[in-house]
Amino acid sequence: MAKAYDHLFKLLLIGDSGVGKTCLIIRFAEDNFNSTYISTIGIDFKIRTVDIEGKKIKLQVWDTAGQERFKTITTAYYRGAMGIILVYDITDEKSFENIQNWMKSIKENASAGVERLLLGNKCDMEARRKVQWERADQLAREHGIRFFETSAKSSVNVDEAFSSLARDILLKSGARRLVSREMAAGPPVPPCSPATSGPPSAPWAERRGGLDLSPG
Ligand SMILES: Nc1nc2c(ncn2[C@@H]2O[C@H](COP(=O)(O)OP(=O)(O)OP(=O)(O)O)[C@@H](O)[C@H]2O)c(=O)[nH]1
Repeated sequence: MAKAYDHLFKLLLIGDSGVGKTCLIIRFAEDNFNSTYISTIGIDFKIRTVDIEGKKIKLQVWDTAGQERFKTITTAYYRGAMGIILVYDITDEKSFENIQNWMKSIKENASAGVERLLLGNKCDMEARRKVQWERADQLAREHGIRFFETSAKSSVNVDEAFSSLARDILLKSGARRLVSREMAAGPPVPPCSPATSGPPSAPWAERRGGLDLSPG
């Protein structure tokens, strides 16, 4: 039977409570939106497979609770993520200011080299905008990451954001594999020498054959 996907990427959404993390994931995975607000308890995930550069990429998207009281549980999941999406609400200044703290949290808890993406959600609410596009664009540039304004409600830039992150991870993992292959080739090994285990895999190396629901 043909394999259902070529790569499995684990993504994680973080950001203040109420910025729309759950809604973004539901829009992406189920193309749906619900305006009833039910705050996430701890952690949850959804799956969608997308086609990128001719490859089938299965995205396991983890939703974290923005509330401080769940921090210990949610930060345990950072380490296993290959991509982290930082979300703020364009109508909520504080949620944008807190992006710096979420960045710090990534530095402290995630794997080095994890791909990051900044999203300013609720861009359908232009009349209530508090955070100008240029400010967020500047912040993203300072951190060397991509930035999109999105609306989970009006379905603006949601697919584009997830796909761009998946593409960046795919390109990076391709480059990494190329380098590892060159390193593995290394100096010539005398015949009959014991086999070596080769270079260690990345901390977030994909695991095939079913879901791995552990934090890392
Ligand atoms: N207008 C508008 N409202 C949105 C959008 N995305 C989410 N919301 C609303 O914002 C509220 C919070 O959305 P959630 O997705 O639950 O927020 P969250 O970031 O997951 O919150 P926590 O689970 O507490 O961390 C809900 O009432 C949503 O309907 C959007 O793009 N536009």
